[in-house]
Amino acid sequence: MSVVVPECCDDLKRERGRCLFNKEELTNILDGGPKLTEKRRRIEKMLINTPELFDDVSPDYLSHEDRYSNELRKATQLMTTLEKNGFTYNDAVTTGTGLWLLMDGNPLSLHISMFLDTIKGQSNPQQLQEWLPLAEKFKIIGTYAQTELGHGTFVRGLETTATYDSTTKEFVLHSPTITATKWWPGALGKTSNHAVVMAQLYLGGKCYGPHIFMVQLRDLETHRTLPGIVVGEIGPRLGMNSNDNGFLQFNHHRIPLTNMFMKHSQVTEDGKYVKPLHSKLSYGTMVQTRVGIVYHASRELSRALIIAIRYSAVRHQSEMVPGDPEPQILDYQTQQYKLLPHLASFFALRFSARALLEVFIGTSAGLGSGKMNMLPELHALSSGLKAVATNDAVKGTDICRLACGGHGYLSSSNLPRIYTAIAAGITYEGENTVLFLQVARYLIKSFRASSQGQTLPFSVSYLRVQPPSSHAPLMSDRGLVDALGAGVRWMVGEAERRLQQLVDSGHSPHAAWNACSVHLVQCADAHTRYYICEQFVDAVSKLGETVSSGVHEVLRQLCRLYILHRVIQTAGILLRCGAVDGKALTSIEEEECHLLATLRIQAVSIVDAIDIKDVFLKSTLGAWDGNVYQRIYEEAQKSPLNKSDVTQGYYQYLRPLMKANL
Ligand SMILES: CCCCCCCC/C=C\CCCCCCCCCCCCCC(=O)SCCNC(=O)CCNC(=O)[C@H](O)C(C)(C)COP(=O)(O)OP(=O)(O)OC[C@H]1O[C@@H](n2cnc3c(N)ncnc32)[C@H](O)[C@@H]1OP(=O)(O)O
Ligand SMILES: Cc1cc2nc3c(=O)[nH]c(=O)nc-3n(C[C@H](O)[C@H](O)[C@H](O)COP(=O)(O)OP(=O)(O)OC[C@H]3O[C@@H](n4cnc5c(N)ncnc54)[C@H](O)[C@@H]3O)c2cc1C
Repeated sequence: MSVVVPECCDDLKRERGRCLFNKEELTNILDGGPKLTEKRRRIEKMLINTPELFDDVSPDYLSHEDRYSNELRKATQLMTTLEKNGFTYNDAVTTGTGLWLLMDGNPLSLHISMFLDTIKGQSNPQQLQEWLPLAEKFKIIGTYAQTELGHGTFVRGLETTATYDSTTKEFVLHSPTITATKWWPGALGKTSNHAVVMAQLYLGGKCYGPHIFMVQLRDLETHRTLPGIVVGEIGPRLGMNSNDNGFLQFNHHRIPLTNMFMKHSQVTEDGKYVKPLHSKLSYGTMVQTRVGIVYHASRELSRALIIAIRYSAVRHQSEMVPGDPEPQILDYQTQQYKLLPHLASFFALRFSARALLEVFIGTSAGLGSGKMNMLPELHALSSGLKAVATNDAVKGTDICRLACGGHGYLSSSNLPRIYTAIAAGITYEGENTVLFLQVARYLIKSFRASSQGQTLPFSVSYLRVQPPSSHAPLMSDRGLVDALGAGVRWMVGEAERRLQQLVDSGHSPHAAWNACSVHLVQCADAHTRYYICEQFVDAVSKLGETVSSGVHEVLRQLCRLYILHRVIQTAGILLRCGAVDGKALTSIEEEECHLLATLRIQAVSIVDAIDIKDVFLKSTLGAWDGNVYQRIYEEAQKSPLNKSDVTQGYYQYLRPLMKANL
C-alpha cells in the first residue's frame, strides 16, 4: 500500500480552498514540533507499507476467537515491523501510531504500557536487570492484574494474599474467596504468561497492605497454565472484544522472595519489612497510565471529530431558505454548536496533556532523589485530567455520532467502535467519580492549609483565601479565566463551609464528606477545567511569539470558544458568586454564536491539520476525499448476508412460518 492523496469532492475542495492558515504548522504544534511530525509520518509510512498490519475482513464479521487472533496477529506484526525498522514499541505509543492500527483494545496493550511501566518504576536494580530485557524483547508477555471480582476502586480492600514463608524464602499467593478472583485485566485470559499482581502482603501474621509481585502464569514453552493457577477469559463486553480480558485465581501458589517488587518497600530474608518513603509509591503505575490516558482520550476524540466535521461538510439536508439548494449540514448553527466546542476541547486537552506530562517528568525526577513533596499535586492533577479527558472524549464522540444522523450508527463510520473503546476509559484506571473525590480531598486540604497561612502549590494557588484581585478586563481571555477561578474558589469555600457545619452539628467527618460528595465532585471537575483553561491560554499566548499569524488566530479562536463555552456551562455558579452578571452572560452567548460561524469556515482545514490518514481513520464518513455514499455502499456489499440472494434463515424459519396455517 502506498500513500496516495486522492482527489476530493467539490464540497471539501471548496472548504479547503478557504483555509487561511498554514496547516503544516498547526500539525507540528499538535505533534509537539516538526521533528515529531516527521518521526510520526516515518512510522506511519512504514506501517502503511506493511499490508499484514491491516484487516482482510472487517472484525465486525468475525467470531470472538477470530477477532482476538486477528488482533494478536496485527499486534505481533506491529512489534516486529517496528523492531526491524529501528523503532521501539515506545515510539508507537508516544506518537499514537500503534493505537491507530490496533483498534479495539489489543492483546499486547497492557504489556507495552502497565506491565513494562511497572517493571521500570517498581523494580530494584537486580530486578530491572533481570526482567526489563526479557519484557522489552517479548520473551515474557505480561499484564497488570489488580482488580478483583469484589474490588476495583478500593485497592486497600483487595483480598488476594501474599504470605511470606521465611523457611523457604517464598511468598504464598492465594485467592481465599470467589471475590478475590482477579477480574478484568487486559490480555490476562489467553495472552500473558506473566502478570504483575497486586496482593496484600502478610509477614508474621500481620497485614502490610497491597504490594506488587511478579508472577509467572504459564509455561514459557507450552504456554500451559502453571499448577496452582486458574486463568481464563471473562467473556464479551460492550467493546474492546478483540482483547482477552481475564480472570485469575491462586491456590497457595509459591513464588520466590525476589519476586516482590522492591524498589520502594522491601522484605528481608528473615521476614522484616522496610517501609517506602511514601505509602502510595506502589500506585505509581496507575498514575503514569492516567497521564497516558489523557493523550489517548484526546486522540480518540480527534478521530471522531475528523469524521463528523468532514461528513458535515459533505452531507446536504433540508432547506435553510425555502426553494434554495439543500445546504451542507455544517451550515446549521445547531450543528456547529454540537461539534465546534468539542473541537476546541480536543485542543485544550492536547495542551493540558503536555503540561501534565511535564509535571509527571518533574515529579518522577524528584522521586529519584527522594523528594516526595510533588506527589500529592501530581496525583490530583493526573486524577482530575484523566477524569475530565475521558468524560469529554466519550461525550464528544457520542455527539459526533449523533451529528452524523443515521450513518453515524453504521459500524463502517467507525464512530461506534471509537465510542465503545473510549467509554471504558471512564471506568478503567480509576472510576472517574472516585478520582474526582481524590481531587476534592486535595482541594479541601489546600483550602484549609491556606486559611492557616500556608503557601499553596502552583495548581491550587488561586484558591488562597485572599487572592490578588484580577486586573484583566472581564471580557478578555484572562479576565474570564480569572472569573472561572473565582467561581471554583467560591465552590470550594462553600463545600468547606458545608463540611464544617455538618461536623459542628455532630456528624463524623466521613459522614459529612459523603453528605457533601455531589458538591465535592463538582468542585473537582470545575477545578480541573479551570486548570485546562489556564494551560490553553498560556500555550496560545506562548505560541504567539513563534507561529504565523494565521495559525495563531485559529488557536486564539479555539481557545476563546473553549473559555466562552465553559463560562456558559458554569453560569449558575458565576452568577451566584458575583464573578459575572446577566449582561456579561448575554454578550458571551452572542459572542459564542458569532465565533461558531467564524470557526465553521475553516473547520475542515483544522481537522485536516490533525493529520490522521484514511487507513487509520477507517471510516466511510470521514475519508479525505469525502466520497461518502460510494464508500458506504461498497462496505455494505461486504456483509456476509449478501453472499447469497436467499439466506439459510429463510428456508429454516421464514418459509415454514409463511407456509404454516396460523
Ligand atoms: C509528545 C507525545 C508524548 C506522549 C506521551 C504519552 C505518554 C504515554 C504513557 C503511557 C501510555 C499509556 C497509553 C494509554 C493507552 C490506553 C490503554 C490503557 C489501558 C488501561 C487498562 C486499564 C487498566 C486498569 O484499570 S488497572 C486498575 C486501575 N485501578 C485503579 O485505578 C484503582 C483506583 N483506586 C485507587 O487508585 C485507590 O484505591 C484510591 C486512590 C481511590 C484510594 O486509595 P487509598 O484507599 O489507598 O487511599 P486513601 O483514599 O485513603 O488516601 C490516602 C492518601 O493517599 C493519597 N493517594 C492516593 N493515591 C495516591 C497516589 N496514586 N499518589 C499519591 N497519593 C495518593 C490520597 O490523596 C490521600 O492523601 P491525603 O493527603 O488526603 O491523606
Ligand atoms: C475495559 C476494562 C479494562 C480493564 N483493565 C484492567 C486491567 O488491565 N487491570 C486491572 O487490574 N483492572 C482493569 N480493569 C478494572 C478497572 O480498573 C475497574 O473496573 C475500575 O477501577 C473500577 O472499579 P470497580 O469495577 O470496582 O467499580 P466500583 O468501584 O464498584 O464502581 C461502581 C460505582 O460505585 C461508585 N463508587 C465506588 N467507590 C466509591 C467511593 N469511594 N465514593 C463514591 N462512589 C464510589 C463508582 O463511582 C461507581 O459509580 C478494567 C476495566 C475495564 C472496564
